[in-house]
Amino acid sequence: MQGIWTTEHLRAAEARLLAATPEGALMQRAAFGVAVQAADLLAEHTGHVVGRRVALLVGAGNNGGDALWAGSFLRRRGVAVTAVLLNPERTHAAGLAALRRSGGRVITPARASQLLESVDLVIDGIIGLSARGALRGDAAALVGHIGAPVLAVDLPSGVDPDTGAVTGPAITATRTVTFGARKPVHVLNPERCGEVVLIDIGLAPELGEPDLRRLDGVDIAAAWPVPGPHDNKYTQGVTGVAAGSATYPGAAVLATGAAVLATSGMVRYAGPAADVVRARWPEVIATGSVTDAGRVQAWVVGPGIGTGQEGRGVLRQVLEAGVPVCADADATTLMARFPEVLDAREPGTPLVLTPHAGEFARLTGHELGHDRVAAVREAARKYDAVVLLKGNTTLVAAPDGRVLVNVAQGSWLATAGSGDVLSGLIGALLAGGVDPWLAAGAAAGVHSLAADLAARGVPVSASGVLAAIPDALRHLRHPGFPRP
Ligand SMILES: NC(=O)C1=CN([C@@H]2O[C@H](COP(=O)(O)OP(=O)(O)OC[C@H]3O[C@@H](n4cnc5c(N)ncnc54)[C@H](O)[C@@H]3O)[C@@H](O)[C@H]2O)[C@@H](O)CC1
Ligand SMILES: [K+]
Repeated sequence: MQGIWTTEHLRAAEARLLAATPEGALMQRAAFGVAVQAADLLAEHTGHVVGRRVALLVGAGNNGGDALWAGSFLRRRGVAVTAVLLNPERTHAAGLAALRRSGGRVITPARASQLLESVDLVIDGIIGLSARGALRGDAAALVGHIGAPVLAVDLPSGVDPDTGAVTGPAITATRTVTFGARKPVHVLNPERCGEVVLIDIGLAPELGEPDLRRLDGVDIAAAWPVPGPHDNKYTQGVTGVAAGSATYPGAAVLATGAAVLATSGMVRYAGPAADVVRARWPEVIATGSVTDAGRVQAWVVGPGIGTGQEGRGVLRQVLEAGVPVCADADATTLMARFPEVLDAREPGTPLVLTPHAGEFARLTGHELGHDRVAAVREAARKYDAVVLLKGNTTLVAAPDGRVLVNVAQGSWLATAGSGDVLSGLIGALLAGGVDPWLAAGAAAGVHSLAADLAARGVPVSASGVLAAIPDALRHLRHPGFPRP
């Protein structure tokens, strides 16, 4: 599991490390890492390092200091380096002296636009961990002149370190070099960060519990239920799916199919699409209603059940069953419209809600805002439920405040029916007895991997994602988790 720490926690950890390290040593480690990555980008984009031209955008603090020291290291490799000082009175003195000693040039922002249009690489040392808000002044004006790949120091300047929000001019990086620990911006706004490279500066022993976590392939594989020699179809957990309608049976077919492919436990379907489901998935025990369905160890409810009285009745019945529930799509809307339906839930019974941004706003009564992590954490606490907020970066919050992040490689999951597949996966894991927070996070990981495998660079339907679930699980159960 990868940890991600907010600036507040990093500052405290860095202060402890700084106190135990010779002055300037941490910056040198960080800057050396920046220089190595800069040389790598130059070689990748231009074929050479010697004789190439690099511009440093240097702000008022240590982020600018990192860039200046990195510039001095690049000079030793024969790179022509020019620093643009955005706040000359507050430039990092030792870094500037090092750059000058190495033969680097220094110019004012007024003369920088032409330089930025002609160099081979720009190093963004404008702001780092102390960033507040979008870029201002000269920095804001110069962003539009950048024509080369950008290597961001610690994070792309102008993007909020803790929320990833962009509220005005900001850098878009080709690659970001960060130090000691990943910060929220790196997972909450991957488009702005580009590829993220983590440099070890010795911070690990100082870091406490992470604020956000990301599951590795091995974590997902370890969480996924595997039958043992004494298991039978019942012992692995029976998943119930209450989804779809006679007019719209698709949601039922997709959610049920995902549950069928996720684990080797049994799947029951309850609802008006029983005939269609049976025809597509002969291994499913399909009945017309939740009352007739028989015992299950978890329910998936919502996709395609409608938002009227009938759907409300189904949701109530499922919540009353006293087993873990994954409530998706129409179930979320029903909870927003008829909050009293939640009274049917036995306190303490696991509940997983899976809203997208619109459903989240309906459910909570307010728009998401810039701080998605805070919003999803608050909703999880309020509903005493695991809340999975869908998006290119999917967040999964537990009622106790733990948050998992799943970053999709592509955006192919933005297609009709893909949410139904996700809810089926979560339901199967809940039935298999997996912790609900981990179940939602692991399901999100397999879902996005299945989409990448199925898409391979071209659009894919939800049925295609569904069909790629076995492939995704196969990938995960092999060491190394090779990505498509
Ligand atoms: N503390 C440590 O242990 C280490 C810190 N390092 C570097 O130090 C950075 C943090 O440095 P600092 O705390 O000095 O601060 P920054 O360099 O992040 O910011 C400098 C100054 O920029 C100004 N600023 C804030 N928002 C702005 C905006 N929107 N537009 C323009 N200016 C703005 C503020 O006055 C702030 O003090 C890290 O990101 C990293 O790059 C590294 O050298 C590694 C070690
Ligand atoms: K930066």
